[in-house]
Amino acid sequence: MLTKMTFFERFERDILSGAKTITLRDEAESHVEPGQILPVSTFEMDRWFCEIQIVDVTPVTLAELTDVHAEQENMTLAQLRNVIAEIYPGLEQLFMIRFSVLPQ
Ligand SMILES: CC(=O)Nc1ccn([C@H]2C[C@H](O)[C@@H](CO)O2)c(=O)n1
Repeated sequence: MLTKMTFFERFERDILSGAKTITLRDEAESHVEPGQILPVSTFEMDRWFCEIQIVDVTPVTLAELTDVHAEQENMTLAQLRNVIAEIYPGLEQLFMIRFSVLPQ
């Protein structure tokens, strides 16, 4: 089970504002459970910036991604597909992790 989660710095503002409420991860980063509270830090500098509570975890394939997923990422679907292709080239099976940011 994961005990922390990292995000690229460029997503910090969207996470803290509540504009980004999901993240799509590979299987290795999908091992979180509903209700679990995790510290969140930046991937680049490992700088803590909030705590999140996991709402749920749902398998989703790249082909199944829709505008709803993109909206939850605060992106267009084209942007989301590009981000996924950069981070997880060639990966089809993803896991959608829904979360809420805990008050600091
Ligand atoms: C190490 C690593 O993979 N870190 C990640 C993975 C994904 N994200 C963000 C990028 C997109 O908004 C979604 C979809 O993958 O999650 C991230 O910030 N850091």
